Amino acid sequence: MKKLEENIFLIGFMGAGKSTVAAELERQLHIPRAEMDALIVEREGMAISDIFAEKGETYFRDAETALLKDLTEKKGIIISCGGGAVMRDENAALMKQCGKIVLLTATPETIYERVKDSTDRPILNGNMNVDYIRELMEKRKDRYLAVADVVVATDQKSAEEITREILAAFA
Ligand SMILES: Nc1ncnc2c1ncn2[C@@H]1O[C@H](COP(=O)(O)OP(=O)(O)O)[C@@H](O)[C@H]1O
Ligand SMILES: O=C(O)C1=C[C@@H](OP(=O)(O)O)[C@@H](O)[C@H](O)C1
Ligand SMILES: [Mg+2]
Repeated sequence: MKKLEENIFLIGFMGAGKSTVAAELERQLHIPRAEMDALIVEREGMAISDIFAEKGETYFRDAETALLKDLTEKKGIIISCGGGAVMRDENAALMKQCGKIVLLTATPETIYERVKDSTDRPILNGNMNVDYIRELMEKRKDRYLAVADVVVATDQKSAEEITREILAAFA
C-alpha cells in the first residue's frame, strides 16, 4: 500500500463513515485525501444544503461529475465520495478506471443513529427516519455492490478497525 499507484474511492450510503474512514486512511497511510463534498462546497462557495435548495440536485450532480473528472487526473489519493456520486453511470465508470473501490455498509438503524442530527444532508430533509433510509438504501444497493472491489460492514466497528480491514483486503 505504500506505493499506491491507483486511487482508493470510498463509497456507500450517507453515514456509512466514508469521510471518517478516509481521514483515518490518510492518517495511517500518509496519502493525500480528497473529500468530494468539501471540495464542492469550496468550489461553489455554498453549503451542500444551499446548493440543493438554490440550484437543485442536477446542478449538484453535475458538480460532482466535474470534480470527479478533475480528481481522476491524479494518482495515489484517497477519495471520499458523496453517497450518491456512484449512481451516475459516468461517475461509476470513472471510478472503476482510476482506482479501487471500497464500499462501506451499515444497517439502516445504524445509519439513522449516525445521521439523525445532521442538518447538511438534503436528501434526508423531511425524511429523517429508518424506513426512508432503508427504502433509499435498497434502491442504491445493487449499484454499490456492483462496483465495489472490497466491501466492509461498519456496524459496531471503530474507524480504526474498519481501516485495518480495508488495508488487510489490499495487502
Ligand atoms: N464506525 C463508526 N462508528 C460510529 N460512528 C461513526 C462511524 N463512522 C462514522 N461515524 C459517525 O457517523 C457520522 C457520519 O459519518 P461520515 O464519516 O460523515 O459518513 P459519510 O461520509 O459516509 O456520510 C459522523 O458523525 C461520524 O462521526
Ligand atoms: O447520498 C447522497 O445523495 C448524498 C450524500 C452526501 O454525502 P455523504 O454520503 O458523505 O453524506 C452529499 O454528497 C449529498 O448530501 C448527497
Ligand atoms: Mg461524507
